[in-house]
Amino acid sequence: MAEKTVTFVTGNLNKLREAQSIVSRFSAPVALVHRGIDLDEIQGSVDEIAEAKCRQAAAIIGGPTLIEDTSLGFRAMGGLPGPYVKWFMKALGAPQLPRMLADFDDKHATAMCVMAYTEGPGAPIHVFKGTCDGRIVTASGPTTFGWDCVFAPEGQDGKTFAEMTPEAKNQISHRSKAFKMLAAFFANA
Ligand SMILES: O=c1nc[nH]c2c1ncn2[C@H]1C[C@H](O)[C@@H](COP(=O)(O)OP(=O)(O)OP(=O)(O)O)O1
Ligand SMILES: [Mg+2]
Repeated sequence: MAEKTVTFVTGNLNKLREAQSIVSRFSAPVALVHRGIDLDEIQGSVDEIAEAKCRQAAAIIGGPTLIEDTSLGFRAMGGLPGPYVKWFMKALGAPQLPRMLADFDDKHATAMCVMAYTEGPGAPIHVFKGTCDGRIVTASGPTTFGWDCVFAPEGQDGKTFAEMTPEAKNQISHRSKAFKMLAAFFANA
């Protein structure tokens, strides 16, 4: 099978690093090329947001294009901030996010990677969603990547993503699950 080259458009180099590592373990021969373009993020459902990013990116790239939009939803807040978590992090800083749930007993949160792929401008957009359930905890570990320091995924003895090795995070993360769906899509295409 010939290697497929896909342009991954993201302004986030931490996402890129994880994506490269996940894809390098694929059995399907996929090569990611990076373009750092800041895409518009509309208000809407997570599908609508990802589809709009993908459409805009594909118009610029003119070939196979991949984007993703990551959300973090708090159950106690009906799924907010969800796709808007980036703006809360910008305003508060990740270590302050737990204060949003200070008055709630329910600390459950769902991380979701909404990936959108198209063969090119005008071609159908395929959406793949990977989720990872966990809890919002007091910040622990390096503050390198987004809200990793306050998200403790289920089944990891309370460790935050930031306290896990990159390999351990990639085993169970929302992002790796979405990439597995993309790999299955390529394998069947
Ligand atoms: O695995 C993750 N672990 C911790 N934090 C994460 C993760 N993945 C995204 N994040 C952060 C980055 C941004 O503050 C927000 C998602 O927003 P999101 O629009 O998807 O990311 P972004 O604007 O940084 O990059 P992009 O150019 O791909 O849109 O959550
Ligand atoms: Mg973004």
